[in-house]
Amino acid sequence: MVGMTSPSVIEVRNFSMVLGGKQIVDDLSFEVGRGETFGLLGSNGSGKTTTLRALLGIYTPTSGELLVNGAPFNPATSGPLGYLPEERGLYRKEKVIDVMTYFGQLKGMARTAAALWSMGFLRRVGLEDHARVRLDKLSGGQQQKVQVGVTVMNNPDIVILDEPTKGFDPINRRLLLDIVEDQRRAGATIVMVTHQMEEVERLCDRVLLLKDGRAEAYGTVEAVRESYGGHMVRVQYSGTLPPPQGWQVVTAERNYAEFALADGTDDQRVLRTLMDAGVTVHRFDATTASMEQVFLSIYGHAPEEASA
Ligand SMILES: Nc1ncnc2c1ncn2[C@@H]1O[C@H](COP(=O)(O)OP(=O)(O)OP(=O)(O)O)[C@@H](O)[C@H]1O
Repeated sequence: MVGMTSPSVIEVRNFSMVLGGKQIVDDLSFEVGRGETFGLLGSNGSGKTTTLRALLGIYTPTSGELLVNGAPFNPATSGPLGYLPEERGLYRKEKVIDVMTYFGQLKGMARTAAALWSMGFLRRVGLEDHARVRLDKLSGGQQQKVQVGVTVMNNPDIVILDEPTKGFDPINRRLLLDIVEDQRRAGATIVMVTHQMEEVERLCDRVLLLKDGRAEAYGTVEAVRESYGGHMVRVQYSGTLPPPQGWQVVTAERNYAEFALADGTDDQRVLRTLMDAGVTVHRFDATTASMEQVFLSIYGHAPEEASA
């Protein structure tokens, strides 16, 4: 994991945004280090897309600073950056391979190299038979794959993804995450908005959770899990559980239970208490709450993708 000692590629300082007379983002500050994968999370309407748009100069901030490599974003000088916006859409009347090759050239690739790379990408995502098909003849998910391809073409140093796996089935979601993971291995700094907490756990080093335009939680995935979800234990057992002593029962099924531990209760004490009460423990896992549980505890509901 890359810590905060690495130089920041992205710096957001005291960013506020008012749109249509409404305070959308309120005094937000965060940094993303080089090579880090950063998750921008939050419920619908909490200001994630607005923050990305302001970062990329699509919106002018009401106040504060948003810097890419030390200066406000400028496509000519900020270095290679790939952006998958929330609103999808390429040149819909052109053929897939022509659109991809065109974008590759815009990103500095030679025409043949861009075409070759595009064919390789289309093969990887199962669209090799669609290379010469017009984009508007593709399904929404297929078009999204092409757009992800365009975003990561020529391995940009910074990759910004607004809900990259939105609407995908689990197999295609995994395929897309593998592609993001390749970018990260190649050294890219990645900022992603997602409502998929298992993606966050798989990919993100640090996260920021936005609530009503303010930072509710900010830090490494482990630290956020620990401070918002606390410690948990999962027990597989036979016998009768004693009354809770320093824990709260979160889940109790036949022979399986999950406890949220109160501050100051350590897992070894829970194990001893169970054994002293004559419970036979078959399996005992000490863990921290999942990001899904953290999300639930902050927002009071499970994460939901933005509507199309
Ligand atoms: N141009 C605009 N004018 C007025 N309000 C806007 C504008 N753009 C966005 N908003 C409002 O700002 C709020 C935040 O929107 P934003 O798209 O940043 O949320 P989000 O966190 O990305 O949500 P989602 O998860 O649904 O994509 C919403 O209430 C939205 O309606």
